[in-house]
Amino acid sequence: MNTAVTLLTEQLPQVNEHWGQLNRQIIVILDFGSQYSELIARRIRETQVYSEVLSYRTTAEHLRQLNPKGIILSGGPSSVYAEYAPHCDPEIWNLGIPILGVCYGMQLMVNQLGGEVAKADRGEYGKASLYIDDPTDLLTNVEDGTTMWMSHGDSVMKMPQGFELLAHTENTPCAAIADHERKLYGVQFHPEVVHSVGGLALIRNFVYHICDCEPTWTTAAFVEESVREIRARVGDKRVLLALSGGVDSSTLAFLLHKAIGDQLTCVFIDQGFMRKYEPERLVKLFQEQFHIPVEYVNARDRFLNIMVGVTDPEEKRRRIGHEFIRVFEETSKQLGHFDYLAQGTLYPDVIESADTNVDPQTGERVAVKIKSHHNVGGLPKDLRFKLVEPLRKLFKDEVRKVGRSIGLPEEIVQRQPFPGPGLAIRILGEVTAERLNILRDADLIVRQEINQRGLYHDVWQAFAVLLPIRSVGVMGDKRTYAYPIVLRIVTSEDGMTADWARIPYDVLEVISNRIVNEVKGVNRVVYDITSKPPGTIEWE
Ligand SMILES: Nc1ncnc2c1ncn2[C@@H]1O[C@H](COP(=O)(O)OP(=O)(O)OP(=O)(O)O)[C@@H](O)[C@H]1O
Ligand SMILES: O=c1[nH]c(=O)c2[nH+]cn([C@@H]3O[C@H](COP(=O)(O)O)[C@@H](O)[C@H]3O)c2[nH]1
Ligand SMILES: NC(=O)CC[C@H](N)C(=O)O
Ligand SMILES: [Mg+2]
Repeated sequence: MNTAVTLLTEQLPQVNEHWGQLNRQIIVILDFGSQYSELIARRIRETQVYSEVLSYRTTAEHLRQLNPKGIILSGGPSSVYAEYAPHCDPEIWNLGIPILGVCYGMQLMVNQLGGEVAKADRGEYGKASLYIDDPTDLLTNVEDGTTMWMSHGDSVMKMPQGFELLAHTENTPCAAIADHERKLYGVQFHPEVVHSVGGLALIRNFVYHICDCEPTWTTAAFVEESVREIRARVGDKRVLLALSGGVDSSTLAFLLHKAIGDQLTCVFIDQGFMRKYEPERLVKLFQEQFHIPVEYVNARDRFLNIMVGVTDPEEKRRRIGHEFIRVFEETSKQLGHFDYLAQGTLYPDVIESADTNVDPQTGERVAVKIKSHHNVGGLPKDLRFKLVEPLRKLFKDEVRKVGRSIGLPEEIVQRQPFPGPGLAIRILGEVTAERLNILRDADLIVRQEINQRGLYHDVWQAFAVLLPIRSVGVMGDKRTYAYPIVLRIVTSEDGMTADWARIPYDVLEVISNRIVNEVKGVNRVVYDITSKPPGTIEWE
């Protein structure tokens, strides 16, 4: 069993400092490296209670100060009895705060409180039927025999003193356990994954009946609190907003406009890697329809210049991230003094850009960075602005709800994401003006066809990628030797995982025909049928 622990949470911003003042109810999740830790937080937030993921190293003292209504211990890849297994501060059992251990979290609870965990004869991976021994409390409204999702090789062999059995499965005698008096609960399965029928009911029981929470985390509450926080933070200072016209920064523009009105200045940087007609459209929309002035900065040449000879994807992202900031700095000087830079950074941008993780076995830092999103990992070290990023804890679908609630038109709310580095990370190898023009034309065809067939809202993203290689073709009896275009069309809930979209063949056919016939320099079109993982959505 792999004992390396993912410590993404140590890279993440720590709990909001204004918490205490806001008096917000919260459920804290301590992360032991599960792929699902964030999913747990999300599910809790779906029940309208705020939740955040913290490192498993968070001390009991720190938790006491945060005063959460409940604590959830996530799953994780380690075995509790292994030498370097991650443990939580044993004092947390004495805090008097309800705790739910999920999988590794439950095994840890059992291990630390004097029970026994060992390798099971048979692990369980995937669906299992849950038979309920005590239908009250945690398992209220969870049907006997319901399906829960399992993923474990270890099992609880003996419960600690004071614990009772709540449920079992065919292979796992202790699938759910509780010490009712101390409000300590453990489940071997994963209630947070969609395949666990009744998982959300269980989570609601924990949140509402056991932790006694109230539904305070609503979109309206988020907007209200953010507005208050932004005002408290910014005071009478001016804020420069990096506006791309995408869902995140447009939502942020509306939020900041509501919070600080004229202290806000929006700046759109045309880095030359935008899609065809997009820059003009954005500026017009904001100025004419929303009456929010936008400063348009034409920085095409300088961005193209810094791409000369660069082929490494991370180097491209780094350069683009830096150049964005330099342009903001210069623009800021021209427009007067600004202390703050606001960006529409979301949680997935932060997680995927997280720099390093620690392997507890060796104490070595293990890189897990997937890619540096330009607005996080691509930022220069000597950043002169203070950042304002109120959406930093949210997922895309949560941002869409916020946007909608503050009047952002559906046309923008539903927009497909477009990465800040734009077409530069969709041209593999060196980015040149010629390649940009080819990709822009191919991309326009993809968008037109997907739009016309009413598929735009069925997919998460649909776009073209240009490969820097050439293949042989034949057109009009003549040999061609030109670039291939990759079609990338995916479905996804939040961009963290994705699947390739099952687009009808006739649509693919039209797109392919049009691109090869209409875009000079392309003689072949291929369809990417890789999910994420193992692929990522973008090619770089
Ligand atoms: N061309 C640009 N000019 C100014 N700021 C930008 C530009 N591109 C990106 N940004 C900044 O970087 C942030 C992250 O970009 P990202 O693409 O993730 O978000 P978005 O463009 O707002 O929304 P979406 O994900 O829907 O495209 C943006 O919210 C914005 O603050
Ligand atoms: O603003 C951004 N700056 C970036 O550097 C960046 N990289 C990826 N993306 C978008 O994030 C989502 C996940 O993409 P990946 O599967 O390629 O990591 C997809 O929606 C991508 O389009 C970015 N957005
Ligand atoms: N998903 C988990 O938390 C797994 C816990 C532990 N590694 C096991 O295999 O039982
Ligand atoms: Mg964008």
